[in-house]
Amino acid sequence: MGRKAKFDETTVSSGRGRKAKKQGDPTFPKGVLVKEEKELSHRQRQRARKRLLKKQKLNKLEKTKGKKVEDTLTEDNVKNVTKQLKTNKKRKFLKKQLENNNLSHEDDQMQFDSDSNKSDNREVMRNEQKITKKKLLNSDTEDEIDNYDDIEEYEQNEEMDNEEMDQNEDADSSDDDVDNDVDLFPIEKANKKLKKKQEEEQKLAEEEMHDMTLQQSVFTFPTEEELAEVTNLKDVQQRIKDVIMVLSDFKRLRDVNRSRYEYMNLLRGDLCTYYSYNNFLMEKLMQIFPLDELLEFLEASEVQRPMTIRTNTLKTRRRDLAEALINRGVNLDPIGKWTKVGLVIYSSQVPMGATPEYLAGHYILQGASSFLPVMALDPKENEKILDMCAAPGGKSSHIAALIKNTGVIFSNDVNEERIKAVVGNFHRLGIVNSIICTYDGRKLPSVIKSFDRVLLDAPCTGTGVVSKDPSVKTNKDEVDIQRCCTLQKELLLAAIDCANARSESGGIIVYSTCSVLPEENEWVVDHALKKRDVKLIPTGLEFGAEGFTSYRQYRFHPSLKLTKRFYPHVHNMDGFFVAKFKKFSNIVHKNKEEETLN
Ligand SMILES: C[S@@+](CC[C@H](N)C(=O)[O-])C[C@H]1O[C@@H](n2cnc3c(N)ncnc32)[C@H](O)[C@@H]1O
Repeated sequence: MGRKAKFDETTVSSGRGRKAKKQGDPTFPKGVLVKEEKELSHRQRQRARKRLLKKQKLNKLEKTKGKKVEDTLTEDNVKNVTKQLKTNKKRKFLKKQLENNNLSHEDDQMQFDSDSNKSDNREVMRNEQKITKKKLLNSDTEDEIDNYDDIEEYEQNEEMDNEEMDQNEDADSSDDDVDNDVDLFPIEKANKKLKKKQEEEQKLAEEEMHDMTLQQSVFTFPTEEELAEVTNLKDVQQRIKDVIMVLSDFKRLRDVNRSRYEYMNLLRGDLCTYYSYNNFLMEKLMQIFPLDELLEFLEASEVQRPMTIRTNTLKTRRRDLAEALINRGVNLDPIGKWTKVGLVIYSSQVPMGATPEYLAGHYILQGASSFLPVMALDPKENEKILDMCAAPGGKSSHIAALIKNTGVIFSNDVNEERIKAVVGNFHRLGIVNSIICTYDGRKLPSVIKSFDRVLLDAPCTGTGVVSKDPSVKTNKDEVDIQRCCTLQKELLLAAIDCANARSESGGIIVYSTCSVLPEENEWVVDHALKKRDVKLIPTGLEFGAEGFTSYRQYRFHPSLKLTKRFYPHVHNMDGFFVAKFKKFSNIVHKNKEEETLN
């Protein structure tokens, strides 16, 4: 196991420190303010002049660069600077007083305090300074109010002012450093001391930062023996973070003796261990998602999507249904603006598959992503529609509701067991415009054609619904993908052949899967574009990521970007893919015919 980088930032607790809580408001010794307002000493005025001369020199330099210099060495300016110095001194004094007040209580304790406590105390000091300044604002004379007019601005500028003063003082220090300290007020001395302390702290913080950066770059690649050791999941998780960090800045953070390939292998192994995937599927996912997004996808796939239901508008309205369910103690909300029939169920005191409303067919339990292909199909009343792979009938029943039980729906599924669920659902939901059949979809064009619209919600690997069926993580391999994608290509060509290009209202085919693998999505669609007279058109879905036009070494038709991808980590719904075709010719070209079904 390699050394671990610490990427987490130290959390600094906010709020008052334990000691600070005991402290009352800071007080000011009487007369100090008055003393501060006395005329400056001769020595101080000399220093002010010196600084002004220095500033003038600088200004002159700037002037040569085209900048306007406004300051001139007049008696007025000297007075202004002197006044400014007095104001600054007063500010500094107040600040120092406040700090001293706190420091005197904290002094002993501070030495042993942790960093976070120090930050706490500083925070408290700052807050108390503010409160006190506010108090001062309320009680001070007009003159003083002017001085503290803009406390916020002051706080921001103070650092800069101090720096400027420091620079000036540093410059002065060469000639009068020794008698400077003698000349200083006690508060100025204390202020100097505090500044020194602050500088030391700053230096320490910088060193700490530097150490952390070094630590980050010293993740050492584990040896064979270390890898063979049984590691706990926490260590694996840490190593995943470490390796992703190294890969994100490979040039700088890598071990020069290790290749990117080795790091990727290490990462894949750890991801498989941590999320319980097989190597094959993890490899596929690593090819689809950038590493940071991959983690989000894997995390989201561990979490169940929210339960959603679709109102059966053949029997009720969503508002009425929601009211009835709320009365039964169901906590719900509309899914989103994009659907007028969906409700998300947060909690329920009754099983959602056994309420009187469910049994009466007022709704169906359906994942939000399953609404999308039917919305893309956009069926119209009185049309002839084919749902090629329909069981258990969720999407077929949605189509029936949209066309208000008019026209006709052929709900087909090769699986005779599963088709029984379609019959049951249609009875419950009150669907009366359907013909239920059990053909192999690939053979359907030889049985019936000329549909206005065809939906092919194809059988797939289910890599988009891992949270529903975690077995997908381990039981899919290359052969499964190949088998699926071959079947999908054949079914899609058959679906296109079943559609009527001359339909007045349609000639539309929608292809969908609950897989995120390009092999089952863009690849299949691209294949159909080459084999049939169809083109991709916008799905009409207002959200979703664009389909891929390239994937690894493969290049797809540019119109593939009209297809839509949906992800659990982005859209909080199952992973899904939707493509919408328009068929513009019923001709199956001879050379293309060889590619179709026998
Ligand atoms: C993703 S499910 C369909 C879900 C359905 N559209 C719904 O919304 O309830 C895929 C279906 O395709 C069916 N299927 C698999 N191979 C088929 C084939 N060659 N012809 C027709 N249906 C097939 C499966 O039995 C399965 O029910």
